Amino acid sequence: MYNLPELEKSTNIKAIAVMTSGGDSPGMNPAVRAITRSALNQGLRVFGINRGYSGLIIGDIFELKSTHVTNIIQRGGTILKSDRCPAFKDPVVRNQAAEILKKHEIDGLIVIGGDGSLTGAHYFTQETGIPVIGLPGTIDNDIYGTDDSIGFDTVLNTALDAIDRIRDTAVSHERIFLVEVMGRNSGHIASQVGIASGAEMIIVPEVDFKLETLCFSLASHRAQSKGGSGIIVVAEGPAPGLTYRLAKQLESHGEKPGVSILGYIQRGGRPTGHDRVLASCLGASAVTYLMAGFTDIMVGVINSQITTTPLQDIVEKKKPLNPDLVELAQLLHK
Ligand SMILES: Nc1ncnc2c1ncn2[C@@H]1O[C@H](COP(=O)(O)OP(=O)(O)O)[C@@H](O)[C@H]1O
Ligand SMILES: O=P(O)(O)OC[C@H]1O[C@](O)(COP(=O)(O)O)[C@@H](O)[C@@H]1O
Ligand SMILES: [Mg+2]
Repeated sequence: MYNLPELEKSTNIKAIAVMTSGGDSPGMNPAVRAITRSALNQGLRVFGINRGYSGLIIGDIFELKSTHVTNIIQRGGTILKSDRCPAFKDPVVRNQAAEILKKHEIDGLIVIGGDGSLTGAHYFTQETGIPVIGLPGTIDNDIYGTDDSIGFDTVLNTALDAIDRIRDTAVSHERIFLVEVMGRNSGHIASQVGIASGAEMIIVPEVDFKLETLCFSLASHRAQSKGGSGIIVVAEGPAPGLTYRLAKQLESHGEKPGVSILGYIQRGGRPTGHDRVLASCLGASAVTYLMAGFTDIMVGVINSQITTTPLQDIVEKKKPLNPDLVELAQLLHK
């Protein structure tokens, strides 16, 4: 499984801070726990920043002790709270944030968040020289440089649980259901949930989709006496609600699909064992890299190995979706 980095301490870092930013994801708490305990074990002081960059820019910072992270490994959400903070896109505000960290004598920062949060982290360390390590914390799993993100496994299982239930109704009523899952402009959740739920079709922003193809596929599904039921997993795209429009279009072709938008139920809940292990390993590794003098990187996982990726790559590159997964779902239904 994961190889933890073995690196010598080569900095004079005495105090670090940790924050969670962007959409919360199950596993953020185990990551905060691992960072806190690893740092304390190495004699560092650790500070928690509340509400991501929103808390940083107003100095909402407190010292984390071991007891703060007791009994949080199994809890969804984040004890540090999270937020989206448009003001952090302003370099002047980022400079003020650096002064706040200096005032608290904090020498390094670990940011747990999605692609947006890690973009902010990159600009922050570039402009201020304060060492920053990022961890991929998002249900979307859309971050370049890592196969996996903290929360992705949990969202897959939560969405699957819901879809299995929807399928009971779909089969009983011989109906087609469109099920919309999260994933801002990305189909990583949809493609894996689609495979695992045995979906008849998966619709994601990365793969061109034609309404006629969907109608044809539904008609041939029925003609092959496979029954009138089916699940079509739809990625939300830029914003939730796309699926209602799709259902309307299908109605004009004589279909009567049910629609279920899974929404926020996907983002909460206790992290799976996989996400707890991932978060613990990444959290401990982030402290090791910070102490060894690394900065402006994300610690992630590629081929089950802990890896580092420059934050600049995360800003500039889009994580590709494996289109084979979308095709495979279709293939398994023929
Ligand atoms: N281009 C950017 N420059 C600076 N900060 C950014 C940038 N993009 C995002 N951020 C910061 O990261 C926060 C979270 O980003 P967002 O995209 O909403 O979520 P996530 O990090 O989960 O992808 C934003 O509210 C903002 O504070
Ligand atoms: O909670 P909000 O602000 O409505 O955002 C919804 C978005 O957050 C997510 O749940 C998680 O995305 P991030 O991890 O990038 O924040 C997306 O799947 C969804 O599009
Ligand atoms: Mg994001």
